Amino acid sequence: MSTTTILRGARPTGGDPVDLVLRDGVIAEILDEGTASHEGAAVVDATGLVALPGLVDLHTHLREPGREDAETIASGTRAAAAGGFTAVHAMANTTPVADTAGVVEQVWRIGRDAGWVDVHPVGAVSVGLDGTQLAELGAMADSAARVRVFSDDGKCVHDPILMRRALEYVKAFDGVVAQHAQEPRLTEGAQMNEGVVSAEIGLTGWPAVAEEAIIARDVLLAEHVGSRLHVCHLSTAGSVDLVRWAKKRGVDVTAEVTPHHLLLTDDLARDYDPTFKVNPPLRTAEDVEAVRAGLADGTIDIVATDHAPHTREDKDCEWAAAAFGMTGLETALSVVQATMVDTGRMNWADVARVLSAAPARIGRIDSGDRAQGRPLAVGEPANVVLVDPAATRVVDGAEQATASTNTPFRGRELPGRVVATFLRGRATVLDGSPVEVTA
Ligand SMILES: NC(=O)N[C@@H](CC(=O)O)C(=O)O
Ligand SMILES: [Zn+2]
Ligand SMILES: [Zn+2]
Repeated sequence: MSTTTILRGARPTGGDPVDLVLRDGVIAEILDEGTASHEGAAVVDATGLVALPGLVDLHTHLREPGREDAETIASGTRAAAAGGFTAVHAMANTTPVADTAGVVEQVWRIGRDAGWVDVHPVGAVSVGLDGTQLAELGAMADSAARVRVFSDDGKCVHDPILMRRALEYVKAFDGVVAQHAQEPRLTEGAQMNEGVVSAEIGLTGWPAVAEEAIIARDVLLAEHVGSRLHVCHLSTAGSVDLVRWAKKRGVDVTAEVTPHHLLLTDDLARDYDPTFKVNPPLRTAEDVEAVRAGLADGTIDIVATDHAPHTREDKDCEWAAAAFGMTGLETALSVVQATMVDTGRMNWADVARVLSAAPARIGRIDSGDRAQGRPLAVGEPANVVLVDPAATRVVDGAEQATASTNTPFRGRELPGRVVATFLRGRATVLDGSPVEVTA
């Protein structure tokens, strides 16, 4: 079997077309367009396609162990590859919770054996996500899974002393605490964004201040202990202001926004369709504008999917009873193109930064022989995604690779299509379809 693949005429991060030669897992050569030729090489016609470094998601829910009816590590990572990803961070809110070296090693191993993307487990901050007792962060960091990102995502680490201890503890191994910023007392019974729409349709509101109060507290705590803080799925204009302020002050804080918060607003709740029920909730048009501006100016470091698959039983019910969350792996790149590239706010090099280099850096997976988020340069790992920016498609939840169908983009026309994905030179997606792994 050939280990050489030529991506003919690809445009690295949107630049001039070249031939990218992938050999033995690395980018072996970058040659003038049409000049690469190797006996027995597989040639992919990449004319007109943009080549980006393989995408890295800092925030994915794979549901295994425990809720394999919604997603498995295999189905979720296959969806990730289809979306152009070569690495994902798997959130800890599984059953059992990923709060021990044993569970994170299990997730890491199943991910490796599935072979679609590199799976980096996130470790829980507290035992059982119960917010009281610190989990064995050191043992998870030292395990085969080499955990560097810790989060109780789904729940907020609301106890300030627990948050302080976690921030202090992760310094020992250059880890980061990724906070789901939600003041629990201000969001009891909350169903959607608190505002004009919630008042009109009579659903209990989740006020912006519940997110902002925790972010304000946490950036001050991170500054106090000199540690690294990451803010998950930031969603309000006020949160952008706070992170901008903290960065200016020199606090070591990074922040993510989801594709759905870049595109959708709380108006979508008017029909009580629980597809649009998510935590944090969809906000207002002013918030959408603020997160786009924050992403464009670097206040928000990355886009992370918060891919949150749920079964039909958990979503096809009345709004109040439905689970929070929406899928996102297979639409993320298209939504970023629609909201940031096609609007002229970012170029493809910026996309490579917010969807690959920066998340890899935050997760500390940007070095070593399995390095992710590296530039498309000779000698770097051949993690590459080919995108057709001129293509458009109407999203159809049923035909996606994820095991769940709760996409909020169903029926929407989105630009861009992932044509191929390569993980260390091996095609995981070709002609837009996942390539089944053969052992
Ligand atoms: N985003 C969501 O609405 N749900 C997530 C949890 C989370 O990210 O907070 C889930 O696990 O379903
Ligand atoms: Zn969350
Ligand atoms: Zn999440």
